[in-house]
Amino acid sequence: MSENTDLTVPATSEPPEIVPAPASLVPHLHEVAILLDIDGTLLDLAPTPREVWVPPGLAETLNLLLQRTSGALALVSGRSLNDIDLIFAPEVYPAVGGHGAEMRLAGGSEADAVKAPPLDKELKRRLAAIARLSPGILLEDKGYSLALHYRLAPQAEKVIYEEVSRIRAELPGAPIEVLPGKCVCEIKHAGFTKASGVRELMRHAPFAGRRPFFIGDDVTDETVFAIMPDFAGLSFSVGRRALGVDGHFDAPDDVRAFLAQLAGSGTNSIASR
Ligand SMILES: O=P(O)(O)OC[C@H]1O[C@H](O[C@H]2O[C@H](CO)[C@@H](O)[C@H](O)[C@H]2O)[C@H](O)[C@@H](O)[C@@H]1O
Repeated sequence: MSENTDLTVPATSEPPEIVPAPASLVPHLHEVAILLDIDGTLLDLAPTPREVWVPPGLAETLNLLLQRTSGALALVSGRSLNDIDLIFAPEVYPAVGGHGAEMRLAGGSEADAVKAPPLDKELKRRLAAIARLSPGILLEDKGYSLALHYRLAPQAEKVIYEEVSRIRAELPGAPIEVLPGKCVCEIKHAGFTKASGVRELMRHAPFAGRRPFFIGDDVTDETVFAIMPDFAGLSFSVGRRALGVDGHFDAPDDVRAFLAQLAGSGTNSIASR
């Protein structure tokens, strides 16, 4: 990609090999909103959800970017806000959690919106029984959704999806949907996605009126890639070259280095280095 100080870099079907240096990407931090997926983007993937690790320096980078964007940085995750806070403790960041089920506009405040009621108890009980079909299947209960993780039991993928389909077929009118992720099958209420969460976030200060750039790695992040043009924003995929994105990172390590460079630009304007 050539040097470009305009955020509206045209989307191409072939994402560029490298992400432009921050200075050529973002003209002014006070004009942008930085939206970041967590697992597989900010953090390296781990064998189980509890084993993720926040590397040294990342919180400092995020705090600097928060400061320099006047608070317009948010984590956009499939994890619940509660889980996000435990991972990044003692830091508390603005966030869209639970694939759009929850939203918090400012760190340190309560959730500003919770879109989803708890998943029906009996349904959860039936879905949870799937874990008994193979050792290594892990359950993650987010209240409004239930995730069945099979990273430690990859052979169980087929049976998990078959069983989930069977249970769903018995509940034809239930307002639920199945969300596939990385070695995870999540059953959640229909009607909200990461994209709906980001749209809601972008309606409020300090995000409203800014140009977002979003970095994400998973299938669930594609809903956000798709809406970035609506905000004259940019999207970047991690680990794979997603179609329609403006750039690509090989691994979370590269995302962290990019953000550290952005945070360390030393001025509020990073148009020139
Ligand atoms: O939207 P994200 O922030 O990327 O969250 C997506 C899911 O992340 C977690 O699961 C994934 O990461 C785990 C730790 O690396 C890994 O063990 C698992 O296989 C991945 O699916 C989290 O547990 C889920 O709730 C999130 O939806």
